[in-house]
Amino acid sequence: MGAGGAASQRTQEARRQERLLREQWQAARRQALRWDTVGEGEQRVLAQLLVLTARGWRLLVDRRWSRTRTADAHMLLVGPGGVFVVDVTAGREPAEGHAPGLLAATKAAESAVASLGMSPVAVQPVRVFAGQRFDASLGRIRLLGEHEIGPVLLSQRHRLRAESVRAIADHLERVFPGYAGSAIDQQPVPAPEPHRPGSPDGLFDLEGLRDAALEGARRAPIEQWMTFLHPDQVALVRRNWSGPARISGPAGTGKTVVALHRAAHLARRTTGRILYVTFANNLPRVQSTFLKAMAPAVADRVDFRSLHSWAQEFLQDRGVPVRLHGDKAETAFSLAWKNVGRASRLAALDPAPTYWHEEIDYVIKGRGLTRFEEYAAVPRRRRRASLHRTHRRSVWELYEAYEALRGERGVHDFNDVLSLALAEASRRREGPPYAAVIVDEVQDLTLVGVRLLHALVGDVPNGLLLVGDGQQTVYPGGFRLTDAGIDIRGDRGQVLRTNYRNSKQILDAALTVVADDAFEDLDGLRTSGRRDVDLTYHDGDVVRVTRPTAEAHDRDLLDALRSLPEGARADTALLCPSMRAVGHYQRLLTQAGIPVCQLEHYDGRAVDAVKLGTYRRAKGLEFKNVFLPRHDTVSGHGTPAGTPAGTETSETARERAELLRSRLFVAMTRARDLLWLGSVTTR
Ligand SMILES: Nc1ncnc2c1ncn2[C@@H]1O[C@H](COP(=O)(O)OP(=O)(O)OP(=O)(O)O)[C@@H](O)[C@H]1O
Repeated sequence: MGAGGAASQRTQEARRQERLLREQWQAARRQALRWDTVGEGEQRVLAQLLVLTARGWRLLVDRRWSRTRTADAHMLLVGPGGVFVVDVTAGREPAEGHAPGLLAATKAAESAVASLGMSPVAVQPVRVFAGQRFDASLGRIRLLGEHEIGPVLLSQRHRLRAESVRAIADHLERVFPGYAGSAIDQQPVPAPEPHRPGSPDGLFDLEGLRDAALEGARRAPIEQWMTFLHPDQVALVRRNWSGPARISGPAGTGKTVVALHRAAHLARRTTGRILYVTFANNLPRVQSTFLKAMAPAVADRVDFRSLHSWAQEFLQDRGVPVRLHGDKAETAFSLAWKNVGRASRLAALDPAPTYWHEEIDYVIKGRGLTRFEEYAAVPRRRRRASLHRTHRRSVWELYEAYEALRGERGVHDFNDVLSLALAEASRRREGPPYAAVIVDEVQDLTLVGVRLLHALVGDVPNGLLLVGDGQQTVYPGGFRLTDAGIDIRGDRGQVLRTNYRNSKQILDAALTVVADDAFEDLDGLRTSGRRDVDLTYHDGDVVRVTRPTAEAHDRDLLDALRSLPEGARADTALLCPSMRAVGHYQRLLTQAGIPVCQLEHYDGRAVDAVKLGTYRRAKGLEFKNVFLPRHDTVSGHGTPAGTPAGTETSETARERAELLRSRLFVAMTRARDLLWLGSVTTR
């Protein structure tokens, strides 16, 4: 269809909508007149809401808020846009919030729908001001004028299907029965009278309603998980925790989903800001996109940040000078290795300077150690090389040489940024005013990083929530939460066990890779690599392709990508173990005319391009189709990533292979329905 044809069809649809609305409005006006206990303004508001009932909404007026005495609101509205607890007033917009009755009614409604698995993000309090025009928010309450209420509700993104609207409204009707003899009973809007030109519509804005109805229909419905969760997950979202809490669980068990709903829930319950932090740079963009879709009203009070970018900004705001310079710091380490490390006993344990650089990054600086005696005694979690005191002395000398050379150059490394921020946060406890801090993928952080985030909120109730899974550690080293002074007790430590993402075939393939890698989680518990997980049934495929040459392998990969159904690229990722491999596949796909979107630039919105990035960059994400070319070799090391534990000889090589298997496991568990595993074997 040409653009002109589409435009004229839109105009026709708009006219039809307007005619229909006018008829529905007049019928609703007559029905609202029966609500004779209120003034004319309130009747007009009611009439507008009755119009919605002709468009798939259910209106429950004059409820008995049986569960709580303080609850008080005029009506409940349930429709495609969610559940709205509505209060109508003839007054003006209040300067300060004094709506405890409305908030208590909202809480009661949230509790009532929680048993159906509905998240509190889908329940919203609204106060409508008869005879007024405005659109504002006061805390979590949306304040709307008589003109705005209809259009705002109609243009909400659709989150409930017709059958859910029915089921939820029926349930709410049972939980909060109407007073006998309510002035307005739920009944269909009566048949309309023909429109008489020039008849007054009062403040009713037909055009606004018409546009909103069209807008609501045009915008795609939001994902199911943005409204409905398992009732156990909803309970976690709404829980009151007396101090820091932790949610753990294997890959794909809904940890991030719960964390996002909780962020929205906390943002509504407080007037402060919520900080939602991850280690990776790309995840905050994606998570922010999701939150904006599921809880737009509070999205601007949740700061999605990567830890280092947040810490740098925090230091800048506090006037603390930082000179982060990764390359110069790297050069300082190379020199230190040349001057001090290479000839030391460390080279005999592992001649690759990387291992010792990691020792400094993750064990010494990552844990904030400043004295040799501390380092000499520290348990080096997840580090395989057994270091005697003399070895540790050599590492410490290397560390001191590095620090001296770094200092000479006047630069900081990434660990320094976090240590400076921790010192600053501990020194001055004023601001930033976070009501809560949520840390996703907490296992990726260093001990100093976790201490820093803890310092922002301390142990206040509902202040700190740590979300993560030790099995998905993709960086060396590790720590226990108790090392950070965080005490998670009783019901403040929760484990999710149902995998909602991966098909059984995919999860089995992924678990095989790490089956022999028992790991220690952040709570210090040793856990087997092959964990028990409940699966939600859905079908999926693992496709294994083995070819004798890299060229034949890549040809098969391109064929498989080309044969994806129309539109599937938007939900497809190609993941690689190294940046070098990413470069190779970027060129290959581009030459083949397959559009590519680097994971660095992906923000969670659908784009018709294959997402391309490293295994590490894919942390926390998921895709319908995941392609892992040459998944069983890792360029640069020549170390097989898919081989079982124990086949490597040196301790450091075993540790490296284990970490590579963890990364591969993370990459494999990103796949929902299709996992393509490519290999090249010359035999
Ligand atoms: N109650 C639920 N019903 C249906 N799907 C759900 C439910 N909870 C979560 N999901 C879906 O499960 C998938 C995994 O969720 P999520 O990304 O939150 O898991 P995760 O535990 O954070 O995973 P990972 O640790 O692997 O990053 C998502 O597609 C999410 O929409």
